[in-house]
Amino acid sequence: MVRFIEEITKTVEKETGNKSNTDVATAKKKVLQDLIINDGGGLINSWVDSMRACSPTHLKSLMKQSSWLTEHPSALDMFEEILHVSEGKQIVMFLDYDGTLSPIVDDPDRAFMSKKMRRTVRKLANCFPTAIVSGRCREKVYNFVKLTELYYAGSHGMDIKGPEQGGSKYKEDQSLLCQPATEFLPMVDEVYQKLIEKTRLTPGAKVENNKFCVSVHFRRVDEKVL
Ligand SMILES: O=P(O)(O)OC[C@H]1O[C@H](O[C@H]2O[C@H](CO)[C@@H](O)[C@H](O)[C@H]2O)[C@H](O)[C@@H](O)[C@@H]1O
Repeated sequence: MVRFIEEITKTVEKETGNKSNTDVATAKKKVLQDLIINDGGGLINSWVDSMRACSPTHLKSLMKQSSWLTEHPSALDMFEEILHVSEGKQIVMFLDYDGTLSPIVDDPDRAFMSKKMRRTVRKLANCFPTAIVSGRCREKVYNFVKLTELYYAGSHGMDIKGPEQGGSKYKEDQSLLCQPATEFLPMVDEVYQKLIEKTRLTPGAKVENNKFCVSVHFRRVDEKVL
């Protein structure tokens, strides 16, 4: 995927110097098209691996994989159609963090993004307004990514912030901050404390406070306990 995005952005840079808006749009589309073709299989494989690893039983997980892939065909198979309907429209990129921009790892605090991926996302944000949408707390995602020119939607969208002043060419959105669930913060904290207490005796369980939501990690819990 990284290779794909890099190829796309390189192509855009190469093809857009001194050209008209229409040419630039065409070049961007070409980059996206190339992106999809390059490493879609790798992405699907890592996704399938992570599904397998977090399922209570491997057998159940294997059955889910095949039906999921049948029921959710790749959008890349309809790329021409997507290009056609996007004609004259603004393309916006929404990216997940864990398992997409960073590899899935056992310790959520160590899900680091590679420098190469950071460079690629920066280039992508130069072509399209780009947002990272995550279940994590927004500040945590920002600390991993460290790109001021992006939109960040943390806590599954309960905490959205636009690019920092001067970090984006999309000036009208610079002051964006949306936190519609602030009144529930004390309740989320209470739930967090209760979950810590509930999982205290489960070896490997970890509770993560994501500000407007809470995650309970069971990746390192013995399958027999689940
Ligand atoms: O909605 P998402 O952005 O996909 O967030 C889902 C969870 O992502 C993180 O957990 C996942 O990645 C961890 C690091 O690779 C891994 O250890 C864990 O098993 C995965 O579920 C994040 O830590 C959670 O808070 C999010 O809910």
